[in-house]
Amino acid sequence: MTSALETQALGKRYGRHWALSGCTLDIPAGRVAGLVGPNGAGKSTLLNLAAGQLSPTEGSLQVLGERPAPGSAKIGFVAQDTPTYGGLTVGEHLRLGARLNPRWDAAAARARIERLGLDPGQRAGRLSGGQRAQLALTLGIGKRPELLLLDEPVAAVDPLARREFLQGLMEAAAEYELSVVLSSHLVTDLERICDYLVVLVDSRVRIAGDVDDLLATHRLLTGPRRDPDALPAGQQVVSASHTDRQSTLLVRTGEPILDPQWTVEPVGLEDLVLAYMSAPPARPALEVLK
Ligand SMILES: Nc1ncnc2c1ncn2[C@@H]1O[C@H](COP(=O)(O)OP(=O)(O)OP(=O)(O)O)[C@@H](O)[C@H]1O
Repeated sequence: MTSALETQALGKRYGRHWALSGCTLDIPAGRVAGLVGPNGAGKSTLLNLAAGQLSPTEGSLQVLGERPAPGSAKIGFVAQDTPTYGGLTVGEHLRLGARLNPRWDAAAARARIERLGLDPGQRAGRLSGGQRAQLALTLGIGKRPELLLLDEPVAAVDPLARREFLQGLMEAAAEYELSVVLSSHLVTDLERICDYLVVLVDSRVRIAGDVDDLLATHRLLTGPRRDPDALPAGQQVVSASHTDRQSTLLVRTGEPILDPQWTVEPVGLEDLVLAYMSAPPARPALEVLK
């Protein structure tokens, strides 16, 4: 099956600063992938490269099996801050969408605007943040892309508007069999909608994989204080914290934990993301899960 986004040693440098480096990923098509990481990690850079808005400094990427080109009909891109034209009305945005996109689905876009209760005569500049995000999503979906890229589309909207936005996104993904790559700081949102996860930190991929596989191969161990380096081979310590008498380790392993001294618990997605975000970059074997 064609990948939605495949990168090999992809890097982007601004001057002397690498915004993204050594990025090797393979996000399968048909997934809703979450891209998470702290400010400045390189999320927007990766999405802009995937949308064909930026060119790589090194390495290569393919989107839906092709080199991405700006304006590709197969790719919808909702850039950061859900850009709309403040002076244009909702209806004018839809007409612009029809003019610019060969596969524009006018009926679906109109129906979505009606369902949302947006007034076609209202200027986008007068819409609330949530409504503007919904308009930008409608433009992204109306294009009928195969891959929809969204850069922190709901960062500035309230929890209810966020839920409605994500609901709309999930419905569109299911109805049109869309692949989605969405960046967000809100892990609880990603947990609700994503089945694939990429954690980016300091311009590098820390971990990527199917959410179910990630959760199945990570465990939280609590027990008597222990040197993390003394764990059996095959148990990779992602993060560790200690009190005088107790150690708490988040480990990655494909094997059951047999040591009776450990209390073993499953890991939630938020704990997993936070562990990888705070793990020192030098830790070995942080890579893409096959
Ligand atoms: N046009 C640019 N010129 C110079 N440096 C840039 C440019 N765009 C991004 N950068 C730098 O590249 C790095 C990655 O930026 P990027 O916007 O991709 O991160 P991000 O993960 O999307 O951050 P945020 O969560 O804050 O949006 C940052 O250090 C940023 O300052």
